[in-house]
Amino acid sequence: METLGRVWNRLSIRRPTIATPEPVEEEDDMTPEKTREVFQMFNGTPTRRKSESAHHHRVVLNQLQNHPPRNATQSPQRQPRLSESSADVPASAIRRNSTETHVFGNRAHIHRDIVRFYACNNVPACSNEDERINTARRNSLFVKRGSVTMEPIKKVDLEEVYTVNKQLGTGRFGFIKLAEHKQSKQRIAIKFFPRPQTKQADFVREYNYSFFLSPHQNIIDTYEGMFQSSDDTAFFFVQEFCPRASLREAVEATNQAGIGEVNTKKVFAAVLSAIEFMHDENLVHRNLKAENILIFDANDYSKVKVTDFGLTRKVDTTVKYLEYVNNYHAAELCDTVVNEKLVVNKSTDIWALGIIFFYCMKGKFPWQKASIMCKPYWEWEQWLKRKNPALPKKFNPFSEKALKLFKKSLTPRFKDRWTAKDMRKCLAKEKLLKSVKRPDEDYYVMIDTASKSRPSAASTSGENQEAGAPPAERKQKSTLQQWISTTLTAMAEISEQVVSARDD
Ligand SMILES: Nc1ncnc2c1ncn2[C@@H]1O[C@H](COP(=O)(O)OP(=O)(O)OP(=O)(O)O)[C@@H](O)[C@H]1O
Repeated sequence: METLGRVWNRLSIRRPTIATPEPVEEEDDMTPEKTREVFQMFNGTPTRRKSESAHHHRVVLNQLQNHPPRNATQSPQRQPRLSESSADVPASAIRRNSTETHVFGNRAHIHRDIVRFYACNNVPACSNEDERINTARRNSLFVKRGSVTMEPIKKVDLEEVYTVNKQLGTGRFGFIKLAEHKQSKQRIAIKFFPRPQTKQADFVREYNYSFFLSPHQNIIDTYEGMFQSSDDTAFFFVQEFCPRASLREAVEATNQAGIGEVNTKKVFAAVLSAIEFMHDENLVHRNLKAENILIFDANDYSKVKVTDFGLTRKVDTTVKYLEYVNNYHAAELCDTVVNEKLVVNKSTDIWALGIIFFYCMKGKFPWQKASIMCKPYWEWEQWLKRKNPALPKKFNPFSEKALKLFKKSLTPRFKDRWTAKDMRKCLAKEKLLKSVKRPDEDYYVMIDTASKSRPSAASTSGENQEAGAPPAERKQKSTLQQWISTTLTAMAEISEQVVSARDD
């Protein structure tokens, strides 16, 4: 599993430090101050990481001991360097290299592809070659982000540069279209933000986050450059195209069966790696849902990426709550009224991940809305608060460890929620489903034991009479008891609320 540190080391990029911006409110117009804030998000001096110096120490030690540096030789699939052979550079990088005027692949991006190419092939991160690449990378966007001047939004005649094809998806803020870059014949996805509905600050912010996060292998690749259509109808930026489906489509295709434990684990290994990376950078995605997880391969979930950074914000930013409520929203968001101020917190992503986990495993959502007005959620909360000992039936197939994951993600007490790292550890190690039992196995075992050990009592005691009752009858009785107890608790809570409202 890839941790943030390893990702940055693997990419051999000196990690940029993001300066803490003043809180940005979502509603505000693009004032000069706000423009500065957007760009200051990426401000900072690159820092040398501990692990980097550790690597250099290891190299020196190895040399002293007459051993070659570990990661220079350990991989049998080590690829030659660029200087050795350019034939092994990915086709896309060569294609981009062939033109300086490429709209979505200028020099900085070529370098980024090369960095990634090397990173993927375990090439050591301490050569002059890599230093040169790092310099190009750092000189490209991160360093400019310290500037108060705005990166220009270039006007582009869409029809001249791209053949725009079918729509891939729509969202609240815009739409995504499949297109082909005419010159390179490369298929790409263009994310459009219609004007004048879209504020420039929102567009710039989403582009910046998308581009900044791109180097992670489980985050959609966003190509460098902010654009505007020549007829002024939309802003847009360009991303890699996902030829398959979103996780939503993949789960829907299972006809409410879910994608299974093995595939869920693969999806989560990727998604949690991306979210851990974001959280380590103090960024919260805030819009995690199955539609925003893209599956790149047909069957085996080996390439999964997170997309849509339109709502991404820094931790502790104050935002106004503008959202409609969806299945993925945490309890605290469902209780919020429109325009109420909220402080951005990583725990909202953790809740959404708990929901996505359930959705992957069961093929449906645990509830429509995390509010006590929604019975399935209310039942979960009652169980969680130990007000009702009966676990809601839909959670029955899950193992104890999986239940712990739910308890630590779908809890209204957001301070009790796990981190992405805790989730990753649990999902990587633990079995998620109970072992399958024969239907009514318990029933037969109970009768058997009762009749063997206490033959005379079996016919008289109430307990054993119940045990001897047919399963359907027992089930009906326990459902009725459960219903009575939950109704009584609800009535007690409502009357408490009425009394306190009257007192107020
Ligand atoms: N690079 C891509 N390749 C293929 N399909 C994509 C790509 N990016 C997005 N999509 C599809 O388009 C849909 C909408 O994209 P996206 O979530 O980025 O838009 P949005 O306007 O930000 O949506 P939201 O309402 O969630 O904020 C996604 O659910 C996905 O199915």
